[in-house]
Amino acid sequence: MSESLFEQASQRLADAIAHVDVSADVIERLKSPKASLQVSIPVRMDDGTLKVFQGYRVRYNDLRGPTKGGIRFHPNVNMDEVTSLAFWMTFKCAAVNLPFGGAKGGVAVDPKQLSKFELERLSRGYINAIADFMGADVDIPAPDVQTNQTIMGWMVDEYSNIQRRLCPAAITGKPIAMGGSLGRETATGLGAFFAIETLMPLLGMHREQTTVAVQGFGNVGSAIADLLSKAGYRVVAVSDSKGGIYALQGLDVPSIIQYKNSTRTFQAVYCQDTLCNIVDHQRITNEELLKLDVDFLIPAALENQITESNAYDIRAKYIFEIANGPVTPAADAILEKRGIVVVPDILVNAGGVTVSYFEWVQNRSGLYWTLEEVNDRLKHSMIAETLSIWKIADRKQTSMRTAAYIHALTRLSEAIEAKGTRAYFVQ
Ligand SMILES: NC(=O)C1=CN([C@@H]2O[C@H](COP(=O)(O)OP(=O)(O)OC[C@H]3O[C@@H](n4cnc5c(N)ncnc54)[C@H](O)[C@@H]3O)[C@@H](O)[C@H]2O)C=CC1
Ligand SMILES: O=C(O)CCC(=O)C(=O)O
Repeated sequence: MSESLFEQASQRLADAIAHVDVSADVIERLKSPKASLQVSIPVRMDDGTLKVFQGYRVRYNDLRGPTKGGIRFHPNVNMDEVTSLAFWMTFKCAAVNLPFGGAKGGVAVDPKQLSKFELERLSRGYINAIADFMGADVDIPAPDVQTNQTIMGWMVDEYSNIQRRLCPAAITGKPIAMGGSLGRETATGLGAFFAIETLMPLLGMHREQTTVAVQGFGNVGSAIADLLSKAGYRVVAVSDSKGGIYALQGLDVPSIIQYKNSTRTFQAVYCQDTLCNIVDHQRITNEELLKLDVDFLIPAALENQITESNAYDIRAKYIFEIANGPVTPAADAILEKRGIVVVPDILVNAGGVTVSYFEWVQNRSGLYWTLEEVNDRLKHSMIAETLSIWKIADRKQTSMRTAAYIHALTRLSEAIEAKGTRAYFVQ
């Protein structure tokens, strides 16, 4: 029987344990989620019928602070996936030193099949169902795959209605007009850009000579492709769920973004997949994109894209994981043997949750920052944590992934030990 996604995720912890002096109690504490909730969400459809959707929220661990993590709308969402994503959030928040634990949520739905009003009713219904499980000091949702500012706006409004007071700090990634932070929408891409730029001199790479392929052209994939191409990297391929495009001389990324935006039929809510309609470049499949001979491969779509079945075909020199969990542990082992360096998700994509933290701080203090302040703080944090993880990998002679887990585990262990034995009985 094949391993579940959560079994694969847990393997990362097992790999790191060998390198850190943590007590058996700490390991035991991190093996399973604190709480998992599955809810049925009844939604009145536009044609008058009633449909019930399955929703999930997992609070994995809150020993470093309230739990934090996005909400995903996708047909394949299930408890195993949400638990894995919540596990990764726990280690991500610790890896970049945010005072948060990890959580994740989702609804099994194809949002592109819903009208805008149906989507709003589903979003509000989800919050209604999990309202007792969340809150600014408890669990703070945010956007993830196929959710965005507009949806977070509906959700925070619903939560505030239930509480009968404004609760902006209960959800991040909101519209600016509702207390959202400047810079949150581009933060995941920008954080990844800072991590890459920090590593460039250490890897002996130069922007103009670096070719890049990006899988996934949503919020984060389009942002990183844009940032890298504007900085002089040669972005030669991008793709979305319908397929990709390739041009050896480099793609005109801003034009692709403009094209994609102008052809979205439902612009304010989510992107439609449109890359396949661009005809000026060679069309490739997603499988072909992953196997391109490039310097940097950036998976920015979904988990389990690079597995033992295609790891031998990967020709990129470095993989920067912006998606959560795009490389399986079995693929990791093959890539490592082949000398391909993987820079892990819990570092590379931490920019989003970092600016979510800034949004939560701004909501709680009532003092709002300029875009420059947000981006400067993000840059400072991404550079510092990237260098720390690089140094751990060098000192302990481990992969960057194991180093990131060692870094996070050390902080989690300190929090668990600091709480004393009560943590084992009352959490
Ligand atoms: N939105 C955020 O702030 C953060 C997102 N992430 C992760 O980044 C990844 C992407 O998230 P978003 O950009 O927010 O989602 P999104 O919904 O905006 O975009 C997802 C993109 O992936 C494409 N896609 C889906 N399946 C694909 C496939 N098999 N091959 C190629 N492309 C495919 C879609 O067409 C779309 O372009 C996810 O793994 C998410 O968990 C991580 C940290 C924060
Ligand atoms: O912004 C956040 O709180 C969470 C972002 C997220 O879901 C992720 O980093 O995977």
